Amino acid sequence: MSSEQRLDAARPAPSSTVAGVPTARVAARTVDLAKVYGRGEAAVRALDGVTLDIHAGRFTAVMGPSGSGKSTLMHCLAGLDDATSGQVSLGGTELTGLSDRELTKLRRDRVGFVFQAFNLLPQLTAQENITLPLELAGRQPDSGWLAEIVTVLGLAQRLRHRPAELSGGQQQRVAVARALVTRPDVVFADEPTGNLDSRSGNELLGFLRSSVQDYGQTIVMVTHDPVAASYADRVVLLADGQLAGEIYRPTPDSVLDALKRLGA
Ligand SMILES: Nc1ncnc2c1ncn2[C@@H]1O[C@H](COP(=O)(O)OP(=O)(O)OP(=O)(O)O)[C@@H](O)[C@H]1O
Repeated sequence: MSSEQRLDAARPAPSSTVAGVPTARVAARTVDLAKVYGRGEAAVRALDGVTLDIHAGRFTAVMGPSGSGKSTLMHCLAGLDDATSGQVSLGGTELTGLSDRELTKLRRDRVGFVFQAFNLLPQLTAQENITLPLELAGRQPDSGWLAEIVTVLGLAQRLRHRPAELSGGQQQRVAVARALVTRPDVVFADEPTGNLDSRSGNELLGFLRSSVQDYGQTIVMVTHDPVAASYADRVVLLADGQLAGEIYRPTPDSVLDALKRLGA
């Protein structure tokens, strides 16, 4: 079987179980994941035996003290970084062992990214930035879907503008539209509100939340902000590269308390 067939054949996601009762489908999974940077005395164990299910159609926030491994976990889940040991799967496809070419294709076709720094191409218009992932994949935009996300994100009147002609909040909404346009298995967001004022930040979190509620999008977001985390369905806590707890239906207060207990 070719590697591309392997990617497709593995698509149906497994289910998670609690005491044998099936719960949400699994969009991504790590099993005993470890990531060590460097060697010998300089080695840093950034992740140390993380076993975690990311539920499909849910909004998961990853939190923990600085250096606890949040970004490393996200990078391993998204196929941006490889595991030192253990397993990582996305939509049922085992990532460990895929070639760079296969990983690039998987990221392009099945993952969306939103970064703190927006990462838009300055010479392209908003519309061109949004459709770039489709262009790179040689896919035609689904015009109905494109129109819907552009409208929901309030970008319809801004499509011909270049990033420098947009506010920070508008630029980040373009980045969210770009992440959603391919209908990815998972959108990974790394501190997506880090460069926004609180009003634009809350607006953006509201859009992320509705993409989960209205379209069944799966989102994994790394954040330091308890208010941002309270938009999620579940907060996963990390400390020293290990799972340190989780909170379902988080509130800013419950998240803050948990972080205080971790010494964050
Ligand atoms: N490329 C790298 N080379 C060496 N060490 C690294 C590298 N990337 C991360 N680390 C180390 O791995 C550990 C986890 O880093 P990571 O960035 O995942 O933490 P984080 O929880 O996202 O931190 P922050 O909240 O400060 O962004 C830290 O000790 C960090 O210094």
